[in-house]
Amino acid sequence: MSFPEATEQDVTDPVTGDPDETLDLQDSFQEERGPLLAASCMSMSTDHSMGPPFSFKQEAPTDSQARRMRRCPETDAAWHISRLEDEVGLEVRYIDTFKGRGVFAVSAFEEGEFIVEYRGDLINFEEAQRRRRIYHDALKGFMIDFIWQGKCWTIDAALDDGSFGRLFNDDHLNPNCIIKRIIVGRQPHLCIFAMRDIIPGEELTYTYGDADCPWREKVSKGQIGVNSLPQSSGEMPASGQLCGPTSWRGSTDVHQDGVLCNDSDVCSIVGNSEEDSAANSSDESTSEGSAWAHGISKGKKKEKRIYSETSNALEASKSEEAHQSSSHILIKGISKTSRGSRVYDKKQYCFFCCRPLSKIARHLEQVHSNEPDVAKALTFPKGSKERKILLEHLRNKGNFAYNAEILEKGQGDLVPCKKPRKDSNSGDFIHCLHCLGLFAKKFLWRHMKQCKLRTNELSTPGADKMFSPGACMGPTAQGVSAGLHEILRNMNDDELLLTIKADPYIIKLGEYFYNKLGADSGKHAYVRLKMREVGRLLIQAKKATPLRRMEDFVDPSNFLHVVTAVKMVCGYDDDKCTFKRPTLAVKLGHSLQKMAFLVSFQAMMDRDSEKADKARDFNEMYTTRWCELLSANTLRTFREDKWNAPLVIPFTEDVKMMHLFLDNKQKSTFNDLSSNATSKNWTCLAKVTLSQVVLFNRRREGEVSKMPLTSFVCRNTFDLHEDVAFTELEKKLCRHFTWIEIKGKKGRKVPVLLTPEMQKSMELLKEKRGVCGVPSENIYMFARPSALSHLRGSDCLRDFAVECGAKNPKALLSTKHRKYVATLSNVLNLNNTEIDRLADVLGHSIRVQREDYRLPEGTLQLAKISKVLMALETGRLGEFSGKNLEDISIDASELEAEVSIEHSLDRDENSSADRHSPD
Ligand SMILES: C[S@@+](CC[C@H](N)C(=O)[O-])C[C@H]1O[C@@H](n2cnc3c(N)ncnc32)[C@H](O)[C@@H]1O
Repeated sequence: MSFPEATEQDVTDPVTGDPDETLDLQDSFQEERGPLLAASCMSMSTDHSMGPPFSFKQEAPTDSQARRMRRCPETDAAWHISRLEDEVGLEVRYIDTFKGRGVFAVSAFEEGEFIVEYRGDLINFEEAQRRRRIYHDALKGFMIDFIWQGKCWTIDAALDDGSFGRLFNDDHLNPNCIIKRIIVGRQPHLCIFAMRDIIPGEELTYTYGDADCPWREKVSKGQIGVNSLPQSSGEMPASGQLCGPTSWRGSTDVHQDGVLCNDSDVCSIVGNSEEDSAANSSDESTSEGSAWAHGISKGKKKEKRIYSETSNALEASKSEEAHQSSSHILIKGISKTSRGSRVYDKKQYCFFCCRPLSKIARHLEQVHSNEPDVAKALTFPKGSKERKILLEHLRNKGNFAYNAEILEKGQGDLVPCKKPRKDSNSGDFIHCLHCLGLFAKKFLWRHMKQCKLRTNELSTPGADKMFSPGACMGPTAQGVSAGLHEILRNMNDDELLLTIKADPYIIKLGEYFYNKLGADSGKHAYVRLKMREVGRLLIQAKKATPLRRMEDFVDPSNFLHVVTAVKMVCGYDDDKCTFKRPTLAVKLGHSLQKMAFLVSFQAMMDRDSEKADKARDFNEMYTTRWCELLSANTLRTFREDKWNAPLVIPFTEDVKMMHLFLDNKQKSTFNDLSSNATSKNWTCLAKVTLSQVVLFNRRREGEVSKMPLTSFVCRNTFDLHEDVAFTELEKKLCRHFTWIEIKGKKGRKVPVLLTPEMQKSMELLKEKRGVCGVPSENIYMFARPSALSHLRGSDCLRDFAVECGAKNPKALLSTKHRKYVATLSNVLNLNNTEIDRLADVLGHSIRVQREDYRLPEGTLQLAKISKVLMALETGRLGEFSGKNLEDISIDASELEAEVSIEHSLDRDENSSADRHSPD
C-alpha cells in the first residue's frame, strides 16, 4: 500500500506560489482566516474522555462558518495539520463488536472537502518493521504505509491520541472519502477528503486499497451487513485517488522484492506481512503475531476460521453454545497398554499442511524444507540447540493452529506440550505467550522460567504470563478496540472471561468505560472490575432465573428476575434483610442503568423502537423501584456495618514505634544501596521511603505509590514569600521540608511534604534507577525494577507494621492513619482556615480552592501544617491540646538537628550550622 508520487499534494506558499516554500502555517492562517477563527478552531476539543458514552461529539455550528471561509481543501488540511486539530462535525460511534468504532458525519461535507488528518507517528521502513514485530495484530491495523521520495514510510496511529482519522473504517465498495498524501512543512501527511457530498449521519469510510481485508469477504457474501450504504459496482475510485492493488497482509509486495511501490500502488492499512512472520520466527519475539499472520496468509481455510469466530461474537447465543460445548474439549491423558506400560501415540499437527504426524521434525525436514522457517532451522547442524528450538517452535505453531480450530468447533482433543496423566479439562491448560506450547496452568510458571523462546524484552506487568486459547482467539479478537482487547487479554481465563466475551453488552459496557477512562492505564483495572461484576451477575442469573443475556436484564418484564439475581450475587439474607456485599448491589444498579442506555442506543441505531422503548422503561422502573427493592436495604446494611464497626485508630505508641523502625530501616537500606546497587537493595529503600512518605503525610497510599518521577525531579523549590509573615520556626520548617504536588482523588493536585531524609533517599533512588534495572520507560518514583508498574504503599505498610512490632498493626494502614490525624486534630483549637489547610494536605474535601494563590498557599501549608505532622510523628500532639497553629511551638533544636544532617539542601545552612556546631 502506497501512494504514487504523482498524486502527492504539495501545499505551497499561497503568497509566493513557490512549491519549494512550505507554508509558515501558523502565520499564514492567522492572516488568511483572522485571529478570531483561528482562536475558535483552537478551542475545539477532541477530548474523548469527557464525551457521552459511545458518542464523542464536536459541536457542528461553528464549523460551517469556518468551512465557508476555506477555499482550497489542501490549505484547509495544512491548517488543521499545523494545529493538530480535527475537523468539527464528526462523531465517533461504537458500531458493533465486529467493526468496532467508526467515524460519523454530524454535519454535511461537500465533495472534495478536507475532513481529517490521519494523525500518527511518521516512521521509516525499519522502524515500522520493528513495531510490527512487537505489535498485537489489532494495532497493526492502524499503520498505513506509503511511498515518499522513493522510500517507504509509515504513519503509525496505534497510539490512541483521541484523533478521528485513525478510526475511519474500510469500505471498498462505496467509500465516501479518500485518503491522500500531502506535504506540509516538508513532511508528508495523510489526509482524508470527501469523495462526494456527505450528509449528516453517514459513516465516513475510505477504501483501505485493494487489500485482502478479511471482513470484505463477509460484506460481499452479505453475511454481515457492516455498512448500510448501497453496494456499488465495486469500481475502485478514479486514478489519482490513491487506490490500487495491495494486500491486506501487506507490505510484503512493497518491500519483499525491493520494489518500492509504483504508481499503481495504493494507500492501505496493513497488518502483518509474511516477511514479518519470517522475521518473527527468526528473532522469536512475537510468537502470537507470527502464528496468526502466517495462519491468515497461508490460506483461506485458516482465514475463514478466524473470522467465523468473529461473527460468533455478534450472536451471544451462539457463543454461549460454544461455551457450553467447551466442556466437550479434552486434553487426552497418556495412553497405556493393558499391562500398564506407556504407549507413545501422540500426534503433532504440521503448521504447513495441517496433517497429524508422530515425527514432526522429520516431516518438516523432508516435506517443507523450502519453507523459510524450516530452511532457517535446517541451516543449523543436526542436534544443535538452535535447530531444536526453531523446529520446536514450528511444532508448537502447528499444534496451536490446530487447537484454535478445536476450540472454535467446541469439540475435540487439544494437543498439549506434555500429556497429562489423566484426561483433563481444557480449562486447566493454557498457551505460553512465547513458544505457543499448551501447558497445564499449574505448571506454566515452571515452563515460563525456562521457555527458550522467551525474549528479554521488557514486558508490561502481568503480560509476561501466558495467554489462554480463549484470550487470544476469543470472539473479541476483532472489532473490539485494541485497548479493551488488551484489558481482556490480561484477565484470567475462566468461566467468567468466557461469559464476558460471549455477551456483546458486557463488551459494550467495557468499551464504554474504556472510552471514558482508558487513557489512564491506572484505570484499566477498574474497567476490568466493572466487566467482571456484571459477568458474575450474568452467571448467577443464568443459574437461578430465565435471564440468559445482559440484554434480557433491561427488559421491564424481567425486572423482578434482575432483582433476584442481584440479591443472590450480593449475598442477600432474607431473614435479616441484609447484604453480605451491600456496595456491590449499588454498583450493579449503576452498571445496569448504563447497560439500559447502551441497549437503547443500539436499538435506536438499529431502528428497533420496541427494544429502545423497553430499555427506556427499564430505566424508569429502575428509578422508581430499585431503591425500594434493593438500595434501601443495601444502604441500611452499609450503615449498620459502619455503625457497628469499632473506630480503629492507631495507638500513639504504635505510631512512634513505626516511625522509629522506618527511620532505622531507612538508614540501613540507604547504606546498602549506596554501597551495593542491586535491584533488591533499590526495592528495599524504595519500600521504606514510600512508607515513610505515606505515613508522614497521611496521604492515600495509592496516590503516593503512583507518584511520577517527574513530580520529584521538578519539585517545588520556591523561596519564602516575602509578603507573608512567618515566625522563625515556620521559616525553618519551610526550609526544612520540600513540597511536591501529585495527582490526588478526582485529578486534584495534592501536596506531599518530604523531610530531608526522604529527599536524600529519593535522590539516591533516582540516581540508581538505571543500574538497578528500573526501565527508563517506568514513569513512577517508587518503581518496580524490571517492570513498568509501581510498588504498592499498602503492601509495604502492612509488612512494616507487622515487622516493627506494633500492638495493633492493622491500625497502622494509611486510611486509619488519616482518620487518626483527623481525630487527633480535634484536640487542637484549629480555626476554619487551618482546618481547611489540614484537610487539603490530607486529601479530604476542601471547601475553598485557592488556585489563584498557589504559591503563598503552598508556603503557608508547608509552614503551618508541617508543625502538626511533626507533632504527630513524635507523638506529641496531645501537648498542643486547645492551641491553634500559631501557638504551637516545636523545639527548634530538634529540627535543627535534622537540618544539619541534610547537606544536600544547603539553603540557609550557615546560620543553623553556626548555632549547633559541636564547637
Ligand atoms: C484503523 S482501524 C479502524 C477503527 C476500528 N474500527 C476501531 O474501532 O478501532 C482498522 C480496523 O477496523 C476494523 N475495520 C475497518 N473497516 C472495517 C470493516 N469494513 N468491517 C469490519 N471491520 C473493519 C478492522 O478490525 C481493522 O483492523
